[in-house]
Amino acid sequence: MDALSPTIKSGLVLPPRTARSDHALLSFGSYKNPNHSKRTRIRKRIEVKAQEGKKQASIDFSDPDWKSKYQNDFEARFRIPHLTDVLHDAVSTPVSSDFAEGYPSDEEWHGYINNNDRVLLKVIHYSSPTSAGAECIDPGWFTVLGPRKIYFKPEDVKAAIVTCGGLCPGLNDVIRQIVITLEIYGVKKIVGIPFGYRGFSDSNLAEMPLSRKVVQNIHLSGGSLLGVSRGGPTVSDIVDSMEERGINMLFVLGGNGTHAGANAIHEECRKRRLKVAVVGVPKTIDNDILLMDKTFGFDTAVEEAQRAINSAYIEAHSAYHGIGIVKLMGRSSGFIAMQASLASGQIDICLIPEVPFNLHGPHGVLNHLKYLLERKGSAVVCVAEELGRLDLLEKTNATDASGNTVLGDIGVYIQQETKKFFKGTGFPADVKYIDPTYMIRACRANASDGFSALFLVKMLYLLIYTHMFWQVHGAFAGYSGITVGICNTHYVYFPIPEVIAQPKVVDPNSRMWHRCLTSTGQPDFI
Ligand SMILES: Nc1ncnc2c1ncn2[C@@H]1O[C@H](COP(=O)(O)OP(=O)(O)O)[C@@H](O)[C@H]1O
Ligand SMILES: O=P(O)(O)OC[C@H]1O[C@](O)(COP(=O)(O)O)[C@@H](O)[C@@H]1O
Ligand SMILES: [Mg+2]
Repeated sequence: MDALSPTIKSGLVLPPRTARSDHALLSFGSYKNPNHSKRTRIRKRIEVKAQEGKKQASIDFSDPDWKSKYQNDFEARFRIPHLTDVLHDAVSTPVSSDFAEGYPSDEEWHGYINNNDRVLLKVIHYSSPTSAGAECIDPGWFTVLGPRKIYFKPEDVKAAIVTCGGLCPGLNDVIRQIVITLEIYGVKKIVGIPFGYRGFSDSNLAEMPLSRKVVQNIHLSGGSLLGVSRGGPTVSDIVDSMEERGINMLFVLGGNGTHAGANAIHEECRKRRLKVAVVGVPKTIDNDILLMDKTFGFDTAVEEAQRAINSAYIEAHSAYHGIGIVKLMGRSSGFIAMQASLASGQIDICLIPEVPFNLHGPHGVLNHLKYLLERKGSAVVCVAEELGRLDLLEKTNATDASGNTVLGDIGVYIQQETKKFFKGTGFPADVKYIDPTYMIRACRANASDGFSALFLVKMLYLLIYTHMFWQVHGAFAGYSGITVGICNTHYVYFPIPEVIAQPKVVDPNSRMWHRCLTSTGQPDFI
């Protein structure tokens, strides 16, 4: 089998852009869940849910050219935009003068990354199409990051950094490393745009000059030095403001909404034929960006969530028939709830939006809670925020300033229903509810999330192996409309539209979710 050999199911494959196939890449082996037959039903429903409204690509395997067509399509989708696409006369400067022609030869070792070096998206060789996870064909590779030709002279650069959306542990670490690395490149004009995109239009908000001195210790606290916000000016107003300020390098830290904005800014700059590099840094505590192994902030969130879960456990355990309910973040997906439940080992029931459940009825959550109280005297439930979208809750149609649906509070709802249920049955239960969202989001990044950033300062020569530095490379190298992330443990560039096509979600057939079920011991609630 070569790298592109398909694992075919009924002649059709899921396209690599679906969240399902993304996760399928990470799950392998042949774990057999005892509740598998029931789960198959759930699985079908989930597959339908996961595919709703998404562009489905099908491949005609009877076409002898399917492979090259597929590869061409993939190449086109994952080609990373470059300034020279529209500015044909943009000239480059070599990063080092050590090489003839300004760029190292491929013939001998030189320590530089070649433009054609790639990271494989899929690293598992499936022996058969029926192997667990073998549901997509190999979607190919991404570009590796690294030192290369630069299209911006440091003295001509005015770089701006903006942080948008909700808080996420690690924002300050990233701001700090971008500033430090820009200074290492020799950039003198570095500014922060205050309070997200709003800072481009609000005349009361002055841009913040940034330097190593200013950012030296900011990683020691959570939040964002620059402030964050949702909503803000139109893309056209943002680009007008960038032109007025002379910003030609923009680093945008944010989630899927922010990246949609970054891509639109990049497109607008292209339309105006501006020599501007717009580079995203994925900030999503929810870990809901496609194709990336993990985004910063997520580890810290899982770790901090342990404290809330432990408190809920202690409260529940110390009360007569105590029930602790913890609601964890995740606007579109249950990653935090799943991993925190798994890591804590203290959760009896984990509810995530990707897996349907009934609250009431003989197989519902409430009946199981009663069983747990009878059997072991207490129980702890972890529920993902996104379940607030369920029909269970009254719809308000409210949206926040960015246009995100404002979710009902599923934690409060489950708490109330639990109280009602036990009151109705006459069975005593003491229900406690914890929502640690803002305590988690405001935390300083833990060692894992902050490591690569902090590492930079001490080990400058290892900079090329770190996330943030490479992301600065991307801008200097003339790429725009790109973002960076870890794919199969390597740092690579992605074209923005591919990673925000839809939110990444938990695969209910993945080993991780099955492990979570094994850890909680919960049945299917349907
Ligand atoms: N489709 C879009 N096009 C342009 N800007 C967007 C888009 N979606 C969101 N934004 C802007 O991105 C910023 C952050 O978006 P938001 O959804 O709140 O957070 P996040 O980036 O963390 O998902 C907001 O200022 C919002 O106005
Ligand atoms: O109260 P806020 O600021 O609207 O934030 C709530 C949202 O922020 C998050 O923690 C992160 O969301 P973003 O990635 O969009 O910033 C979500 O899990 C949650 O729904
Ligand atoms: Mg978002």
